[in-house]
Amino acid sequence: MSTESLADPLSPVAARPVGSLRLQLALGLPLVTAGVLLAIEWTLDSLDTSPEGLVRLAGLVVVISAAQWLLLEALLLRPLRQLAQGCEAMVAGAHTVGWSEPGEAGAVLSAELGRIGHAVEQTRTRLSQQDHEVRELRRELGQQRQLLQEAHGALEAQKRELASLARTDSLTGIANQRAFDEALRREFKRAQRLRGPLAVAVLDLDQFKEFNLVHGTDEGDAALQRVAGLLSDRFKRDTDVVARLGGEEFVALLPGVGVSEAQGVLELLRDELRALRLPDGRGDLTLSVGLAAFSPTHPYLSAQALLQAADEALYIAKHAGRDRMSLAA
Ligand SMILES: Nc1nc2c(ncn2[C@@H]2O[C@H](COP(=O)(O)OP(=O)(O)OP(=O)(O)O)[C@@H](O)[C@H]2O)c(=O)[nH]1
Repeated sequence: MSTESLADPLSPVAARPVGSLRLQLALGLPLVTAGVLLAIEWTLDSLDTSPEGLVRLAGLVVVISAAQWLLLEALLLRPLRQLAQGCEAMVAGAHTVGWSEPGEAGAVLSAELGRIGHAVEQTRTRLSQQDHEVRELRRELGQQRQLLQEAHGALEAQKRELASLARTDSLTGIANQRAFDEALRREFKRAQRLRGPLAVAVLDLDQFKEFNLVHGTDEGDAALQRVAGLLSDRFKRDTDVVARLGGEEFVALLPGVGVSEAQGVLELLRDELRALRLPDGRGDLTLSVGLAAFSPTHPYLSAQALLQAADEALYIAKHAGRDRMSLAA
C-alpha cells in the first residue's frame, strides 16, 4: 500500500462543490426570496398584482437576493474557497500557508487552516508509517517464503535419501533384497517380452560362521564389504544389479547375459576373491555360486522360478564340497 494509492480528500475534485454551491445559491436565492415575499404579502392581504406592483416586487427580490448573495459570499464562500486553496497548497507540500483575509477573521481562518494542516500532516505521517509497516511485512513474508522453500527442498532431499536407504544394504552400500526383488520382476518381464537372456547368480561365502569365529565379526564385516566391492567392480553395466540378500549371501542379476558369458565372469570373480589377502596375509575366503539363466531355450515361467533354480544350483554347489559353481539344469 502506498500513500499515492489512497484517494486524496483535498484534491481539486473534492473542491469542486464550492463552485457548484455558488451556482445553486445564485439560482435558489431569488426563488426563495420571491416565495417568502409573496407569502408575506398574501398573508397581510397586501399583494398588488398590478404590473407596477409586480415590478416593485421583482425589484425587491433582486435587491434582497443580491444582499444575501454578497453576505454569503463574504462570510462563507470566499473563506471556504481560500480554505480549499490553502488545503490544496498544503497537500502540495507547503507547511504554512499565507492568509489574505485581513484582521480577526483572517486570524481565525488561519488558525482553522493550521488545524487542518496539522490533521493532514498527521494523516500523512500515519499513512507513511502504515506504508513502512506493510513494506516490512512484505519483506518478512518474502523471507518466510524463502525459508519455506529451503525447508521444502531439504525435506525432498531427505525423502530421496530415505527412499534410497530403504533400497540399500547399510553394511555394504549395494542394493538390498527389496531393490533386488523389484529389479528381478522388472527384468524378467523384459526378458520374456524381448525373448532375450537373463542370468541370475546366487553367491554365498563358504564357512563364514567359522571365518567370523577365527577372525572376529569386524573382519567378517570387512570381508562382506570386499565381496560387495568385487561384485560392483565386475558387474558395472547400467542394467546389472548386484545385491546382498542378507547374511553372507549375495546375488547378481545380469540382463542380456547368457549362461556361458555369466559363468566366465563369475569364475573370474571367484579367482579375484581367492586372491584377496586378509590383513594377516591369509586368503581363505571362498565362494559357492548357483547360476541360472532365462533364455528362449530355458523359458522359466516366473521370476521366482528362475531365482529358485539359481538357489537350488547353489545348494548343489555347497553339498558338492563348496568353493565351486553349479549351473541350474
Ligand atoms: N560378520 C558378519 N557376519 C554375519 C553377518 N550376517 C550374518 N553373519 C554370519 O554369517 C554366518 C553364516 O553362517 P551359516 O549360515 O552357518 O553359513 P556358513 O558358515 O557360511 O556355512 P556354509 O554357507 O554352509 O558354507 C553366521 O555366523 C552369521 O552370524 C554380518 O553382517 N556380518
